[in-house]
Amino acid sequence: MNRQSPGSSYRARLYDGRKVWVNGRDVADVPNHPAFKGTVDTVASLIDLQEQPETRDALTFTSPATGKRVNAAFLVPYGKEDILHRHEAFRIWSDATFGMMSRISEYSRSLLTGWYASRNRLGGASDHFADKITRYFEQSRDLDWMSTTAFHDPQIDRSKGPSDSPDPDAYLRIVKETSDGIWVRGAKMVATAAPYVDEIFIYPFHRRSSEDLLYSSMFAVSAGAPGLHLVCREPFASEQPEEHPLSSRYDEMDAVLIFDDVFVPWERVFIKNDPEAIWKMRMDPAVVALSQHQTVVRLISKLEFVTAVGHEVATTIGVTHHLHVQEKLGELLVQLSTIKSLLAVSEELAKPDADTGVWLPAIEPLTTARNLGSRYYPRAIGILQHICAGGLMQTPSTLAELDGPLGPLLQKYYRGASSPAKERVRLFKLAWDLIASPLGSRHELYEIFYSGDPVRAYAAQYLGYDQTRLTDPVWKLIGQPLNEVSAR
Ligand SMILES: Cc1cc2nc3c(=O)[nH]c(=O)nc-3n(C[C@H](O)[C@H](O)[C@H](O)COP(=O)(O)OP(=O)(O)OC[C@H]3O[C@@H](n4cnc5c(N)ncnc54)[C@H](O)[C@@H]3O)c2cc1C
Repeated sequence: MNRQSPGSSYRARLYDGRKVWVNGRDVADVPNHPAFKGTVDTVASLIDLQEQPETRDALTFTSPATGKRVNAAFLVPYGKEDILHRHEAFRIWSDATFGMMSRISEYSRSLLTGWYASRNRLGGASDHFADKITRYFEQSRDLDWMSTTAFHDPQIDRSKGPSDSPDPDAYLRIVKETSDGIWVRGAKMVATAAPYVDEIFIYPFHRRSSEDLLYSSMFAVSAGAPGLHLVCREPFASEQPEEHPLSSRYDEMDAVLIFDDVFVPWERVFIKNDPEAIWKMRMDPAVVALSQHQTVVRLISKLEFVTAVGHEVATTIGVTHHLHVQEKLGELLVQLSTIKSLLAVSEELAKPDADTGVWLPAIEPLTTARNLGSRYYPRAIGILQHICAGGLMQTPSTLAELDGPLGPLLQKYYRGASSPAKERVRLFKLAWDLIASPLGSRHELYEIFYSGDPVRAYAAQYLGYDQTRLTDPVWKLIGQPLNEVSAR
């Protein structure tokens, strides 16, 4: 009997009765719907790489429970080599999608691995966090569950918190408890990839006060849970890979989740009504280090891609001799090199967590890289716009026109400095998809916001820094007699 490939069994799992809403309709066949087909095909092919001889060892490790190979995002690092193994696995999937698929589960799997690694110091007073997370982690790992996150409240009125909102259902909360579990009502945003994952992790991202106790729980919900509606934004997916090489393959989709009274069994309720336990979990070093490590590896793939496109465009239209174009391409390389260096430093400075013995990459360089990414990416896209300029408009509506009635004229006027028209047009269609298509614009927004509000992220880096490292020498100088020199 033929065994299903892991990518095929992933596809089969998407027929679980999930309520995916697109253009006002409930999509029953997610893998074959035009809004999702290209992306599901991409995800399935990434999953299949786990079994291919060239990539299998890098992408997987042996599950201690089953003896089977499982995804390396679930590898708990007990040495630097494990951190590098995780890095290589992230790199392979990120490079395969040019960093354009940011929620192919390694991020949420890394969060889960962090919760598992720190299970004995996390959780509320009576939630049995360690036992529940252990079982959930092992299931996710051994069944290869794909997952995503939905942390934020719908953007209704940010001047009010949950407890002073006039509508108690505007924020996600528990409305009923039974001996089997909880019933939740409310909404969460933005869940990238929700239509085609198995599982979604839910908890509040920002610190809640004790007044918001009832809005402070952490649980996992299946994407197909009855009562859960996955309401998609307008699809950006294209069915024309030649015209839209990125939108046809990598539209991750973003959804708002509406919980119209959804049942969650106790087994999946990791923290209940406990804002401080949630915050401790959010700030846990293993959770932060392992998840940010993945995001920085992915960012490198994407910046490499942008740099490559910038270089190819500049060469194709013969502008690389201009000093300012060289300076802009140089800036892209400076970005890339900075992020790569920060990642390397974080791995070089990796050490075991004092409580758990789990090895973690250093957090400060990762946080710095992630914060830089929210400013680097929009700047990188701006640089591409400046280099491409009006050439982005010098593309016929379809590639086929190059062979149509106007073919000879288009071949003449749409060619590059030393490349034929077909090559130049293909490259500029790719650049358009990256820079300015709906997918491209969404990516710019994503890089600014995916990891939280950048304003608060920068402020948090400032507030979390031990300022005395900087200020002590300054005060020493002020209090020091003239001409006296001391080591810092
Ligand atoms: C494309 C995309 C994909 C995403 N995917 C995911 C995902 O998969 N999972 C997930 O959980 N989240 C996801 N997010 C959500 C993302 O984490 C949030 O967008 C981000 O944290 C900002 O929150 P917000 O959108 O609610 O903005 P808001 O918090 O509403 O902010 C709006 C504006 O008000 C300002 N502001 C609001 N409150 C404050 C405050 N207290 N202090 C200072 N300034 C304030 C902000 O600076 C900003 O300028 C995604 C977002 C995008 C854009």
